[in-house]
Amino acid sequence: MRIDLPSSSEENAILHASMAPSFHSSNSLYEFVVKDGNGVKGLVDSGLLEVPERYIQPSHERINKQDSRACDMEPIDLSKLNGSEHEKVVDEIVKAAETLGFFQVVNHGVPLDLLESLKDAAHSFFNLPPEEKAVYLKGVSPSPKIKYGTSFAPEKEKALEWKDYVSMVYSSDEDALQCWPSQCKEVALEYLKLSSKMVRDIVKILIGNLGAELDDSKIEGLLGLKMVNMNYYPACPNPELTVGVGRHSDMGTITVLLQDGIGGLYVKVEEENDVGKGEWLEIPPIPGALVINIGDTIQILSNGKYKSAEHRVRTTSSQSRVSIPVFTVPIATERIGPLPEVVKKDGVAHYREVGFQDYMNNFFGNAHAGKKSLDFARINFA
Ligand SMILES: O=C(O)CCC(=O)C(=O)O
Ligand SMILES: [Fe+2]
Repeated sequence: MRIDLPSSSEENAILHASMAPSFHSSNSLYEFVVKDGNGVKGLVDSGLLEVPERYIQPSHERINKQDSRACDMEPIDLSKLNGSEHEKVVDEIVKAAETLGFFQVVNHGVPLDLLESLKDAAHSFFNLPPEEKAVYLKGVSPSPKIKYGTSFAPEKEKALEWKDYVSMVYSSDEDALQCWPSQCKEVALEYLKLSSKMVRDIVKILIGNLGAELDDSKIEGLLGLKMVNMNYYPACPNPELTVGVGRHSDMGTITVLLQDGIGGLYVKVEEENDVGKGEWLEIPPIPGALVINIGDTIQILSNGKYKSAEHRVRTTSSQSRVSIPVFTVPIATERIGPLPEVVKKDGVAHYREVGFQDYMNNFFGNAHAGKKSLDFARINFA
């Protein structure tokens, strides 16, 4: 008699199927992933073979890889800001901010080996056992400066995002080194500091181009709050049904983002311009480059001239992806509104002045919904 032994992949599948947790209801899945801090990573590690209902996006939110092309904009060489090509680089930055709201930069002042270490650090953190990450969950974290979580606003979302994250807010070096997780605190702090100069330079260029000049205290106010996030998108069994991050714009001033080589970041071309119209472009990974994107704050300040780009992230079935954004946002007490010089030129204000704390509360109080966050400050003309 011949006995067919299972092949090792069949064995794995059988083993996984027997290990896979059975969630009797959407509530028990929510408890496991969100409340207990197992995250999407915990779900995948438990041997999941297909995505649970709670992660299935409505068809209009799903991302079809075939429908979009890669953005072919050359990365901008920031080192040339210090030489004879200064004006040309300024023009490139301004044009990118006015059209796509996204661009990539090289020679940005962040050493390439630090970029590699950051990606490794992100993997080290998310590879920790769930209970070691769960100590940073909202409500139990030892400090408001550090938060681990999953999705964006799980309690508000019909379909959850296929992403875990850790968010590290900067107040001082001492605080960061004391509170942030040991797997990533040193590299995250170094990255935050080294990227700050480029953020300041870019903001000054954009504001200067509007014919406005801001004093140092106003610049400080607009750049005063910094945080480094690490995003982890586990390999997904059904990438065509899920999103890593849903459509959104970033609320702050400028975001600097490091992505690994896997790809999946898409940006929407809003208006008719020479980059495209209405379509989604993938921002391709470029080794050594950083991605810059304009946040809502700059769109509001510029009275809509600069675009806070709508973007989203696809998931992949083959490998887990990490991305590491530094968000630079105004301090909570800052008031943001269109700059008077721009309103004078435009003859009309498209946004009202709002307190940034209120803007933030509205942003974090709602699920991602494209550029809806801007409606909080938008003046609608009937
Ligand atoms: O993972 C990415 O490439 C983008 C993440 C993102 O948009 C965000 O964290 O706001
Ligand atoms: Fe974003």
